[in-house]
Amino acid sequence: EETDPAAIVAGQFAAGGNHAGVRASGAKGVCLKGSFAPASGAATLSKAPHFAKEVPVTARFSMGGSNPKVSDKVKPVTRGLSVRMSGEAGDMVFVTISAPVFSAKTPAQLLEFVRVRAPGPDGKPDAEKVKAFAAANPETTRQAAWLNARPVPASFAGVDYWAVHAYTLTNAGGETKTARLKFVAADKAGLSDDELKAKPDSFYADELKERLAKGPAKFDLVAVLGQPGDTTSDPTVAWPEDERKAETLGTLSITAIEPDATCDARTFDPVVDLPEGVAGPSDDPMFAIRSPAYAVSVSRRAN
Ligand code: HEM
Repeated sequence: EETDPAAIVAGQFAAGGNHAGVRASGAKGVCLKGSFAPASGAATLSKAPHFAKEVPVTARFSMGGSNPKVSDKVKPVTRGLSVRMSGEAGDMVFVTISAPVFSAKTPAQLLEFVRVRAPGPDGKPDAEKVKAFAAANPETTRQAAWLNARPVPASFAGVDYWAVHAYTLTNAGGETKTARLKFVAADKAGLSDDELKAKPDSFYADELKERLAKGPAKFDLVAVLGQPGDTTSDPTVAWPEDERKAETLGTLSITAIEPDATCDARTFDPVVDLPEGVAGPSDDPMFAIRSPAYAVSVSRRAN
């Protein structure tokens, strides 16, 4: 049976406390602008016009979940980076997170994942239910385990972001390659436990302002190339990146903070907004459903 994207979105809102006027995920965030400059070799992998010449970018950093008051200090929450690269014939959008894996491999599993996290009368989810779900669905624990094994990023610009799904890149000659894409931070930095303790609950927005006053925050967009046997259908499984060839497709420069209204007017849709030369996976059930789910969230936060 097909899982209703609206049911997932309702579950996402409920898990974060049903706040009004915010996103179902990435509720707390900062809107940005910048540019993307392709690397000279990018066109050998993809014919997307965005890999042929520099283009303007609208972007947004965010904290995962629908709670706009979530602390920047929480470890097992993904940081998000959404990127819209403008193009004359259409945009190229990537909506990425600070982990190489997602927390569910099917929409039905994601629905249960968010439902068991609905707060009870005490404002907290039922710990026993969460535990039982994790035990029965071990692949849903990989993302939090990955985040818990690493320090809290010192900055939204201090951590790498993965598009998670396996994309197919097609060049002008019709050659195709399967790749997982990631934005690799030029200035990676994590906080020690003592540094973290000294921080207020919200420090990312101020840190970003100070950083951008000195110069752009940069990320390389890197394509990790797949080999036969690498899964294209399961976003809870990471590829062995260290054993794979990687190509840099270009450099994202975040230059300034942009009014929230620029990012709130529409959604970053990673499914619909892709040019020829870059395609999402057809066999990953988590990919296509993102488009209707994001649309439900937009309609709800606009009301
Ligand atoms: C690899 C998988 C996924 C990644 C990396 C991801 C990442 C993100 C990020 C970073 C945002 C914040 C967007 C912004 O700044 O505007 C977001 C928003 C959202 N995500 Fe996902 N997501 C994934 C899969 C899904 C799935 C499968 C669903 C539901 C079926 C979903 C539902 C949503 C919704 C409803 C929003 C709010 C959109 C809006 O209001 O504009 N996501 N996601």
